[in-house]
Amino acid sequence: MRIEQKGGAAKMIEIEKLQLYYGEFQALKNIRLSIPERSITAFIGPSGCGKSTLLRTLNRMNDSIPGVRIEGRVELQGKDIYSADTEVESLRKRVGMVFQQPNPFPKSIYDNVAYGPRLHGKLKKADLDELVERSLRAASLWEEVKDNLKKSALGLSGGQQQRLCIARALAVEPEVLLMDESTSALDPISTTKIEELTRELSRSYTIVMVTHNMHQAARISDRTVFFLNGEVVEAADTQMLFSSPVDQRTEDYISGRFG
Ligand SMILES: Nc1ncnc2c1ncn2[C@@H]1O[C@H](COP(=O)(O)OP(=O)(O)OP(=O)(O)O)[C@@H](O)[C@H]1O
Repeated sequence: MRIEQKGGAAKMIEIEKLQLYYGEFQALKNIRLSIPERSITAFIGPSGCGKSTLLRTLNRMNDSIPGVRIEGRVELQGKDIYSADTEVESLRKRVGMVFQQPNPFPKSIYDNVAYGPRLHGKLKKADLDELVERSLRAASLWEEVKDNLKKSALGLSGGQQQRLCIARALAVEPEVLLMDESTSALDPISTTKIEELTRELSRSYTIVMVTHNMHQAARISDRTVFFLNGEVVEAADTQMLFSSPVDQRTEDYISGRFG
């Protein structure tokens, strides 16, 4: 097993001896992994290997699933997010998430982006206006929607809706953005836009993405983690992992022999 750390990059997330059980079934086995800040880390591997489960542990989205048991540590900037004094709501403010299907609220474009800040008590109209614009600009959507902010978000195309969901996530000013197959429901042009946007965002945010598409991981991520049967087989700089994998199972997977 190769677990290489990018030289010098500060760690944002540190996972130590993580085990996750759904009832009797162990879905994650002894995961040890560092995620560097301001970069893109991609999780790849065949269906059912635990990618989404691990992603969800990073903002405690598994907490609400009955029968889930977790052992080990997940540290965000050195603090265990599973400790008793962690407030899940403030954790989720720091670690935002974008899902596979764009899921805007049935509200206006403006209200979608303002939703999180309002929830967290930012209510002054001028501040909100500024934050909504900044978030939409950061999500590369502002120019397309600036004259229609009061219109329903449901009238946007799928790709625009996904960028709106990214703007909504950015509006609460997170440090980490989790992306679970966030382009798999989109057409190729929208996918390219989101990939370019993700690269741009990785200059300011730590991004962890799950993808079924290993070409996407190779194209845009800085680091890639290959999973199999709930274990990390290999984690390395993306270029290294795809050009000279150390583990035979990684080589078999990236050369399309299974999965
Ligand atoms: N809520 C749940 N209850 C019980 N088992 C679950 C639950 N969610 C996932 N699992 C099981 O845990 C394992 C890992 O699932 P997970 O969704 O994390 O894999 P994945 O690698 O993201 O798969 P995919 O690429 O198909 O989305 C699978 O065997 C799955 O059946």
